[in-house]
Amino acid sequence: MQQSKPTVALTLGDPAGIGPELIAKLLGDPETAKHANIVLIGDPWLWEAGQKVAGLQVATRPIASFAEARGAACGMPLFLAVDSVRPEQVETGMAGPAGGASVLKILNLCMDAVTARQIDAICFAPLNKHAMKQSGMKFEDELHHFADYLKVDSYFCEFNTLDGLWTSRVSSHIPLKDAASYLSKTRIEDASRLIYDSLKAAGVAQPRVAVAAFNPHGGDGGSCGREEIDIIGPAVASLREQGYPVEGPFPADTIFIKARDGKYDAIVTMYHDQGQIAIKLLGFEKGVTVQGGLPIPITTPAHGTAYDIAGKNLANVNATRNAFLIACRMGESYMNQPA
Ligand SMILES: NC(=O)C1=CN([C@@H]2O[C@H](COP(=O)(O)OP(=O)(O)OC[C@H]3O[C@@H](n4cnc5c(N)ncnc54)[C@H](O)[C@@H]3O)[C@@H](O)[C@H]2O)C=CC1
Ligand SMILES: NCC(=O)COP(=O)(O)O
Repeated sequence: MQQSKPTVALTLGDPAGIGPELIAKLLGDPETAKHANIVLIGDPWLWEAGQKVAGLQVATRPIASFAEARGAACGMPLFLAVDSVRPEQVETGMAGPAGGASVLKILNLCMDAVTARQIDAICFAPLNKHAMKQSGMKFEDELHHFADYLKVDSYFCEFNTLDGLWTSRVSSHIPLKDAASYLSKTRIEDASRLIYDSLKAAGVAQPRVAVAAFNPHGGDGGSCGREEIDIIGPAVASLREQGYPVEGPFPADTIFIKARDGKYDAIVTMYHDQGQIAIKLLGFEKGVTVQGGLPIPITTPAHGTAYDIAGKNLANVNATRNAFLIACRMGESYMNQPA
């Protein structure tokens, strides 16, 4: 039977953060279930707690495993109960190893299910990298965990997106003092090709990609740093020789203004905050992170666990809704790819 809607897993995220209440808000909107066959996966007590904070009761239909998800599609969110963390192990607003372990367990189950074609995409509510590291995650972030779990050996990096503007990254969750050491011609070319090819695959006929500089004022002719002359410029030239019409390097403090005004579809950023400060200022309540370079679709809101407001029903659900909608679009495309 031809499926019309993708099957998308939603997770509650870090149990001490705003994830459970965000998912309650998302699923409390009757429009949400029109976009996908939704499988909410999580601990029943945590889902109850999220609904309580949000002041909502959301009807769901229980399933016993992801294998039942497609057959059970009924227009109402499905609920796959797992036992990943106990209430007494969680203190709202505090990172803890039990919360980190719960997130990893649930995301691994979701990745297995997408790989087995039982579901088509994953949208996870915010997790906490510190909690995950406390639980033993040996990587700098979840994306490196995903890539290891899925045996990815090509370039991967977070994409951030807001209103049609995308970013990719040459480095991400590393100490800022190390960012310069991550700049290499290879990584810049990889991050540029990945975003260009991904936009093309998503239907942008001629992606307009700008590459950001690293130093103030693009190094000011070499008087304020040489990375643009020695590394980034040669990477851009090499990309152009390969047929990728990327431009740059451009001073990072102004390139986002041009992109905001419609001149570019994507910016290749040299380190985390170079892109994230700009994107979050352009629309904190809208931004989405897509886990770029993975074989399966995974999205999440660009904001985090917001421990300072967790449990207070203050969290804005818009970015989570956008992350879910992008997961639906990516899931639809994944669903229609041959296995
Ligand atoms: N989607 C994900 O899984 C993400 C996870 N993180 C993780 O979250 C943790 C905390 O990161 P922070 O840098 O503190 O950023 P954060 O985004 O959690 O919080 C920064 C500030 O924004 C506010 N805020 C965040 N989301 C909000 C929302 N939906 N509505 C209203 N206010 C909101 C918070 O209250 C806080 O004052 C870290 O461990 C980080 O790695 C960060 C970004 C994305
Ligand atoms: N968990 C996704 C994530 O962390 C994306 O946000 P950012 O830390 O890369 O800004």
